[in-house]
Amino acid sequence: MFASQQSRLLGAKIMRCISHGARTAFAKEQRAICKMSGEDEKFRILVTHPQVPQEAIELLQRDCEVTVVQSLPPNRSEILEKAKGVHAFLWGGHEKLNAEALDAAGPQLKAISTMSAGIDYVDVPELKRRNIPLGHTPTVLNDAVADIAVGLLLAAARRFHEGRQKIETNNWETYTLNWMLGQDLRDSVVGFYGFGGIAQTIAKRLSGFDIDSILYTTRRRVAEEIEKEYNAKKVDFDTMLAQSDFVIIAAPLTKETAGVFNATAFGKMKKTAVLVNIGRGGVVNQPDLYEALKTNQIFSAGLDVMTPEPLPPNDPLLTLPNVVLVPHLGSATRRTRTDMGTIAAHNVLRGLAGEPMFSPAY
Ligand SMILES: O=CC(=O)O
Repeated sequence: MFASQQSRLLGAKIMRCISHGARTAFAKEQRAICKMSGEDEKFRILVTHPQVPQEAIELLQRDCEVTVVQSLPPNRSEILEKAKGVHAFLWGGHEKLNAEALDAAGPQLKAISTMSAGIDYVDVPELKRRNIPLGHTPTVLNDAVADIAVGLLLAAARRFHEGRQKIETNNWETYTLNWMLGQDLRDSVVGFYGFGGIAQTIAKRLSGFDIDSILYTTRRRVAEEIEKEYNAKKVDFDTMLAQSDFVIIAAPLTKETAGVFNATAFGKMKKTAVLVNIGRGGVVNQPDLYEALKTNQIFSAGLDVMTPEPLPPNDPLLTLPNVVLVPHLGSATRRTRTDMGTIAAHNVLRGLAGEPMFSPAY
C-alpha cells in the first residue's frame, strides 16, 4: 500500500473514532498532560469563543483550568483581558491572532490551536518566532465543505437563485421551451484551483455525477494513484481556466493566491463556465467577478466565502441573478463543529505536553 494511501486510511479511521464518540481513546494522553511538571498548579487554558462545543471544553477541563470568553460575538477586549497568564489558547473564532494577543497572555504561553482549517487570520511568523506550536482542524471538515461545494455548484449551474426570483416576481414563463436553461454536470470537465483534501472529497462526490475528467492546478502534483482514482490531470492555471466547464476554488488565502481570480482570469474562462469558491474570498478579485457575472463573461458563480465577511447587505453581488451566496457555512454542521472542537482540544493538550499536535499547522 502507498504511504499516502496508508495515511489517508489512518486519518479516516481517527476521524471515524472521533465522530462516533470513541474519544476515550485519547483519555490517557489527556490525564498525563494537564499537570505542570513538578508542580501542583494546573495549566490554564483560554477558550476564546462561548460556542466552542461542550465536548471540547470537557476534555480540557479534566485536568486543566479553563476560562471561556462569554461575549458573542467574542469581544476582543474580553479575550485580551482573560488571556493574561494562560498557558494555551483554544482560538475559537476568526478574530486576529497576533502579537497583541500573544503579549496579552505573556511568555508562559505554550500552545495554541484554532478551530478552523484556514489560518489566514493568524500571524504565523510571529508564533514561529516565539516558538509557539499551532494546531488547526483540517480534514475533519472535508465532507461538510465538499457537500456545500456540490450544492453551490448545482445551484449556480441550474440557476436556483434566479429561478426563485422569477417566481417571486410573477415571471414564471410556462410558454417557452428554452427558458432558464442551465449547465450540465454530466460529461463536463471540472477544474480545481487547489487539489488537497477538500478538493479530493468534492471530486469523490462528483464522480457520482458522471463527469468527464478533472483538471487541477497546484504547486505540487498529487500522488499518481489519486490522479487515477479521480481521472485528474495537473495542468497550468491558464489551461485549467480555458478547458473547464466548472472551476472550483479550494485553495487557502496566501500571498500567492490573493486576487488570482481577476478580470484576466475570468477572460480566459468559458462563457458557459460556473465558478465555485469554498476556499477564501480573498482568492477572488470581487469587483472583477461582479463585472464578469454582470456582463456574462462567465455563466454563474456559487460562493461560500467572500470579501468582506459578513458581506454588507448593499453589496453589488447581491443584485445579480446569476450568483448563489451562502454565508460561509462550509463546516457548519453540528457533527463537524463538534469534531473540530475535539481535535482543537487535543491539539492544545498535546502542545501543553510538549508532544506533536494531532494536526499541526506547521
Ligand atoms: O473556513 C473554514 C475554516 O477554515 O475552517
